[in-house]
Amino acid sequence: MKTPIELKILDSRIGSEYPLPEYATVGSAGMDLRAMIDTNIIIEPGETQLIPTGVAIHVADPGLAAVILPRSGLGHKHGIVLGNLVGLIDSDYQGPLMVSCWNRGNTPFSLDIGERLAQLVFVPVVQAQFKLVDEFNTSDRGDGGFGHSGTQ
Ligand SMILES: O=c1ccn([C@H]2C[C@H](O)[C@@H](COP(=O)(O)OP(=O)(O)OP(=O)(O)O)O2)c(=O)[nH]1
Ligand SMILES: [Mg+2]
Repeated sequence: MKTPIELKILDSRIGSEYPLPEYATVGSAGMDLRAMIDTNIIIEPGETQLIPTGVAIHVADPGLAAVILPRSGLGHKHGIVLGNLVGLIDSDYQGPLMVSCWNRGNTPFSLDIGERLAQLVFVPVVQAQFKLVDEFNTSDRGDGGFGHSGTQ
């Protein structure tokens, strides 16, 4: 049973020339987002461009969020990842879904109109409320961190 999420089409090419974001297979975790740009563009090595996806979503439920993640093929083969590493879409955000597209590679990348450049994953969220304490109940780890347990 899929969770209904409100979506607004901001670019009329979505839903006509290009499909709405969709799961490619029954087991897909992410829906690919498309570059709804006016012309094909080149993203130079080291450059970051904010790319519209042509849609807005309203997650609405504070117990959910969406994250924008890179596509592994683009990231691994072409160095096309996200300028913010991961995009977090708040449940109360209603603006256009944008992808910060970073060419961390060494060669110019041609981004074509309608190209699938990142993916959208819905995730559960727990909102915490801090409870102030003077001391924690001691755990096995204590304050050890940042590699203190070694690598083997
Ligand atoms: O890759 C992204 C990341 C964020 N957003 C939108 C949705 C998100 O809810 C909003 C704010 O993102 P975030 O909280 O990560 O950015 P901020 O720099 O803290 O901005 P703000 O002060 O608006 O919260 O921007 C995107 O469209 N794409
Ligand atoms: Mg914020």
